Amino acid sequence: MEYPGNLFVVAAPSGAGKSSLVKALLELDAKLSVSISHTSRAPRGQEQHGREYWFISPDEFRAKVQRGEFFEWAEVHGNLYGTSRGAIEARMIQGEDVVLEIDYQGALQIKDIFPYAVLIFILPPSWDELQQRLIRRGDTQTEVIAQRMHNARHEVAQAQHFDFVVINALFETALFDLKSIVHAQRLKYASQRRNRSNVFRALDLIED
Ligand SMILES: Nc1nc2c(ncn2[C@@H]2O[C@H](COP(=O)(O)OP(=O)(O)O)[C@@H](O)[C@H]2O)c(=O)[nH]1
Ligand SMILES: Nc1ncnc2c1ncn2[C@@H]1O[C@H](COP(=O)(O)OP(=O)(O)O)[C@@H](O)[C@H]1O
Repeated sequence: MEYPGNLFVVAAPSGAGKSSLVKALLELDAKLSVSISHTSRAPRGQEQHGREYWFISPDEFRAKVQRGEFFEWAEVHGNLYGTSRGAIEARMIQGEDVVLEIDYQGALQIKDIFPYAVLIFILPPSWDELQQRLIRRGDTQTEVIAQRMHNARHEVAQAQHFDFVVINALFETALFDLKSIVHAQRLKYASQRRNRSNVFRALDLIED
């Protein structure tokens, strides 16, 4: 399946900094918009329904899965998360560039559906820094932090399946790397489309 807009997928272990980086990237790039996922987990801290997530019950989530409403969905840290068709299809058809902030399971599902999607994995600089960021963030309970740190080891091993890996040590450097990847993909995709239309023009000329 192919749409005119670019599709960027950002995945990372919890606490690596993907939400902060995507938020900063969106503030710098008016052509990018972010997909709002559905989740069965409860809101954290100041999170609002319809801003960070569409917060729904596990039963509602499973009913949506049954109705085929998700492009992708996964169980992550014991909660359900998914990208609905409604969240991104219209914008991609209009040629908007969309960013998905999802886990590695969802990223691989998206790549299967949209091979041109650009998968970007955000790595923390160290396990200790990852744990410190989760603690400093302050909205995740101690036992949940232990679960996420445990899951992080398997998640980091999935980085090998991604198109790009960005180490989020210094925030500004990681943000620059993200911007560069988005810019390079736009240039590549635009030239690929131009090249395709040039080939069709050449074929027209041959038939004249
Ligand atoms: N597959 C999938 N994963 C998602 C989606 N939305 C969020 N996630 C992932 O679920 C995990 C937990 O997200 P969250 O509960 O917001 O915690 P955080 O990682 O600490 O910010 C993260 O890896 C997210 O990338 C989604 O729509 N689909
Ligand atoms: N490069 C960085 N250096 C230090 N702290 C960071 C950096 N990037 C993000 N953080 C902080 O780490 C915490 C986790 O970041 P967040 O974006 O919520 O991660 P994720 O969305 O991957 O769970 C937040 O408090 C954020 O401000």
